[in-house]
Amino acid sequence: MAVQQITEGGNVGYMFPLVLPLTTALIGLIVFYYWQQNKRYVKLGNLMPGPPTLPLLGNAHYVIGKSHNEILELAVRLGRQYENIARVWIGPKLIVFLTSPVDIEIILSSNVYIKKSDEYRFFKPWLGNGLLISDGDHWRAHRKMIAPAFHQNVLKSFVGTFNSNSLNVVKRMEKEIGKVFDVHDYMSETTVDILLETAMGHKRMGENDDGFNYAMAVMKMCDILHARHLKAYLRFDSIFNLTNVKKQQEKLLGTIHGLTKRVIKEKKALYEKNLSEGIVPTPSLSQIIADDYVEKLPAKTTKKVEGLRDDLDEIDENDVGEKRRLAFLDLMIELAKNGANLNDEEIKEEVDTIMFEGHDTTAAGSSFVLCLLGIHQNIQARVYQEIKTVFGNSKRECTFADTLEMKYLERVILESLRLYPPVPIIARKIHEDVQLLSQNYVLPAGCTVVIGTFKVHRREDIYPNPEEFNPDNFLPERTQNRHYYSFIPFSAGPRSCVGRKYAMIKLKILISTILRNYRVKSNLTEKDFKLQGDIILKRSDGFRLEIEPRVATI
Ligand code: HEM
Repeated sequence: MAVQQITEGGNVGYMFPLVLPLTTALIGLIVFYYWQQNKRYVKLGNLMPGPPTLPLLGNAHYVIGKSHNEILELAVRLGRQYENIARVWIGPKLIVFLTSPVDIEIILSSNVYIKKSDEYRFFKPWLGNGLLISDGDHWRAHRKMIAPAFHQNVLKSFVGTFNSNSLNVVKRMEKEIGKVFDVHDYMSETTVDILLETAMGHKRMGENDDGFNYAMAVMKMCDILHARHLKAYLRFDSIFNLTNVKKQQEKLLGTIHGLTKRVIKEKKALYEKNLSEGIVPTPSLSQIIADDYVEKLPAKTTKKVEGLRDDLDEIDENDVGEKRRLAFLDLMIELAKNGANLNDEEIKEEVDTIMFEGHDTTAAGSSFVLCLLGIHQNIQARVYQEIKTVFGNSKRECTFADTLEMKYLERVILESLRLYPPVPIIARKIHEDVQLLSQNYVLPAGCTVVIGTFKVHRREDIYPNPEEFNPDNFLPERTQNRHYYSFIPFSAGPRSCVGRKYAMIKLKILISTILRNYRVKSNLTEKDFKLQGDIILKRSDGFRLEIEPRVATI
C-alpha cells in the first residue's frame, strides 16, 4: 500500500522497477562482505596494522581521485605512522608495505617469491616474456643465460661508447649555458643512444634515421606506461583499448619491434655468413667470461672494489673487452647459436627489456645526481677535486681503471640513489603464506607485497639524519655495519638488477665528463623537489639546472 502511495505520488514512481534489483544487489554485497570477512586471507590481513577501512571500499577512498604526488605523500605519511609493516585494502585486494630490512630480506632473497604483481602486465605488449616480467622456469633459464652478457669484461667494451656519448651530450648542452633548463631531457636522450649502441650495436645517425625514430618511440612508450600508472581509468584494459593512447602505443610498438626484429635478422645473417666463411668471433663470449681468461692475458692487477658490496665486485684492470666490440644482441645470437634455448622472439623480448629497464632508471638517476650536486656546491667541489687528481689537466677519455679511482663520485651516486631511488617500490605477488620477522604477522597467500625502497632508505634507525644528502653514508666503515637489505636501489637477491654494474660505470663516466666541462648550479633546495613516484621516481617540477663552463674544458 505504501509503495502504491509513493508511486501514485508521481515523483519517484519511475524508480519503482529499480528498487528490487538495487535491494537485492545491496543485500548481495552485504552477504559477500560478511562472508569475505571470515576468510583466512582477510583475517590475517586485518591483523596487520594499517589505516581504518570502510566496508567494501577498504582504503580505496584514500587513493581515488588523488594525484600521484598526493598518493606518494600519503605513502610517506603511512610509512611514518606504521613502522615496518602497513596493510592497505583496495576493495578486496590486500597490499602490504614492508620497510624493515629483515622482512625485505625474506622476500627478496627468496627463489620462490619471484612473481611480479599484476600491475607489471602493462609492460607485456612491449616486453613480452622478457626478464623483467617473466617468472618460473622461463625467468630462471633466461636469467642464467643472459647474466654472462653483463659480465664485467663485456661491460669494459662499452667504455668507448659511454665516453663518446657523454662528450656528445656535453656539446649539445652548450646551448643551455646561462639558462635554467631541464637536464632530464638530455639525460634521457643520451641514455637511449647509449642503449641503442650497447644493446643492439646500432648507432643513431641523425633525425629521420630509424635509430632516431626508435629512440623517440622508446621515450614515448615510457610516457604511456607512466600514464597508465598515473591515470586510474587507463589501468582498465577494456577502457584503455578504446582510447587514442592505445592506438599511439600500437604505432610506437610497431616502430620499436620493427627495428629490433630487423637488426636481429641482419645480425644473424651476418653471423651465419661469417661462420660459413670460417670467421668465428674472437674472443667468444665464453672465452671472455671464463674464470681464467684474465689470467691468460699479460699480467696486470686484480683487486677487490671497496664501497657498494656486490656479487660482481671482483674486478681486474685489463681492458679485455676492448679486444672485441660487443653488443648484448650479438652475445645473445652467439649464445643461441652455441646451443642456448633462445629463439628470435625471445632475443627480441630481452633486448626490448634491456632498452626499457636501462633507460628511465639511469636517466632519472643521473638527473638526480646532477641536481643534488647543483645544490651542494661543497660536495661538487670535492668530486671535481677527485676528478682533477685522476685526470690532471689532461683531456683524455675516462678509462675503466679511472672509474675505479673515482671513489668519492661513487659515494655521491650511491647517496643519490639512496635518497631518490629511481625504482621507489618493488611489488611481488605472494602465492604462499609468509611469516614475517620484524613483528609476528603472516602475509597471507594471494596478497601483494610492496617493498618500500624509498622509505627503507630514509629510516632514521639506519641512516642518521636520513633526509640529509651525505655521501659519507657510503664510507666503507659505515656500509659494513648496515643490514645488506637496507640499501636496495637495484633490488637485491636472485631477482636484482642485472644492469647495476653497467649503470654504475656509465653514471661515473657520464657525470665525470659533464663535471669536467661544466660547473652545475641550482638555486633550489631538495625541499623544492616535487616528487612524482610511479614506476620511476621523477620530479614533476622538472630537473631544473644551470651550467657554467669550467675554465679548462676537455
Ligand atoms: C640507476 C640505474 C638502475 C636502477 C636504479 C635499476 C633498478 C632495478 C630494479 C630495482 C630492478 C628490480 C625491479 C623489480 O623487481 O621490479 C631492476 C631489474 C632489472 N634491471 Fe635495472 N636498474 C638500473 C639500470 C639498469 C640497466 C642500465 C639495465 C640494462 C642495461 C637494467 C636491466 C635490468 C633488467 C633486465 C632487470 C630485470 C631483472 C630480472 O627480473 O631478472 N637495469 N633494475
